[in-house]
This record gives sequence, C-alpha cells and structure tokens, in this order.
Amino acid sequence: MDEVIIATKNEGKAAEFKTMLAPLGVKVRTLLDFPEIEDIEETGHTFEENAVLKAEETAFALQKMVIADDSGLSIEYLGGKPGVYSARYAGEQKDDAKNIQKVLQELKGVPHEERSARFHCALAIAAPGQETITVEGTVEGIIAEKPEGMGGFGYDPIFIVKDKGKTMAQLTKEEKNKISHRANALNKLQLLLQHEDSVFRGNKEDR
Ligand SMILES: O=c1nc[nH]c2c1ncn2[C@H]1C[C@H](O)[C@@H](COP(=O)(O)OP(=O)(O)OP(=O)(O)O)O1
Ligand SMILES: [Mg+2]
Repeated sequence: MDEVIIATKNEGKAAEFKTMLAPLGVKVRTLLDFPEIEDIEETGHTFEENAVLKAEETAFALQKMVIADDSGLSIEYLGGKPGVYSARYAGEQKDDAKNIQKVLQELKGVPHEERSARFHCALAIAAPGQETITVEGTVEGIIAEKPEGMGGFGYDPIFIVKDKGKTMAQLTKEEKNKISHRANALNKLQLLLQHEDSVFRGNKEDR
C-alpha cells in the first residue's frame, strides 16, 4: 500500500490523517485532491452506515481503495444529538462556530455532571470488488461551558477530554492524535489489516 485515499473534504480530518499516517510512509490524498467527485449524501442513520456510503461510492468512482471517516459528537443530555447530524447541526452550510453556539445554548444551565459526551469516528475501507471493512473509535468527554483553545477543528473547543481535563482544542496536535476517536479507530483498522493481510488481495470469494 503506497498510497491511501481518504474520502473526505474536511480539511481538519485531512490534516490529521496525513500526520497519523506519515510514519507508515504512505502518500495520503483526500477528496480535496479530486474536486470532480461530487458531495456524497449522508443518508445513513449511523456513523458506520455513512462511512460505508462515502467509502464505497468513492472507491467505485475512482476504482481505487479508499478509506472514509464519518464522525461526530454525541451528547448524553441531548439523547445522543447532534450525532450523525453533527456537521450540519446549526444549518446546511456546516459552520463550526454556529454548531458550537447551538450546543452551548441547548446545555445552558445544565450542571457539569450531566454534560457527558463522546466523540465517535467510524472508518470504512472499501475497494472495488472487495468486502468493505468498518471500525469505530470513541473518546469520552464533558461539554465545556464556553469554548477554550485554538487547536483542532469542529467541536474541539467545547469538548473537555475526560482523562486530560483540557479541551481537545487545548491539546497539541501530537496529544490529540494519540487519544482521539479518529486515532483509536485508525489503530483498530491498522491492527485488523495486519492480522488479515489477505483482505485486500484477491476477492472475497477467495477468502
Ligand atoms: O476530531 C474532531 N474534533 C471536533 N469535531 C469533530 C471531530 N471529528 C468530527 N467532528 C465533527 C465535525 C463535524 O461537525 C462532524 C463530522 O461530520 P462528517 O460528515 O463526518 O464530516 P464532514 O462533513 O465535515 O466531512 P466529510 O463528510 O467530507 O468527511 O463532526
Ligand atoms: Mg460529511
């Protein structure tokens, strides 16, 4: 595997995948390098379903092996919202600042101990004629009262990482990429591909 295509147009995710995959010495490209691929509708009800949709449609369009990431924030007090709607929680235009404001408004006055949340990252790896594989990673946290920190992207400034007592946006890139939902999912995927290294050779009938 000398090249990996990540089926995302999210610059924050793209940067994290590039950093995390750098030690493997593989070239990483994303959909930002393939502007001709149109937006894929995320019609699934779970992160996993959406990751599979994005990976399979992109693998078919490019006729290459592709990894897709569907991720988001699940807040216990809100019954799991924004969940699969995280990117467009405050409107179609995907605005991180507005999404954060909406969440903080909905949690206004809610005490610390009822502000539990979890980031999810589902990864799907698909290739033409192969069975798609999925994994999921999570990280536990608490929703802050106000945004803190400049790092990361998305909801990072309001997500206090349980084991760190700091928001995800206050961690260094290296720290985030060690403990994040995305790092956990990617580690699982790497383990799976190591143990089943036949997966991306031959087609599924051969296995
Ligand atoms: O590490 C993270 N730190 C903070 N926020 C995060 C993170 N990971 C996902 N998120 C949020 C951003 C977005 O509101 C949603 C992902 O939505 P999601 O559909 O998976 O991605 P997207 O539409 O931005 O790009 P794409 O579908 O092209 O990969 O969850
Ligand atoms: Mg999306």
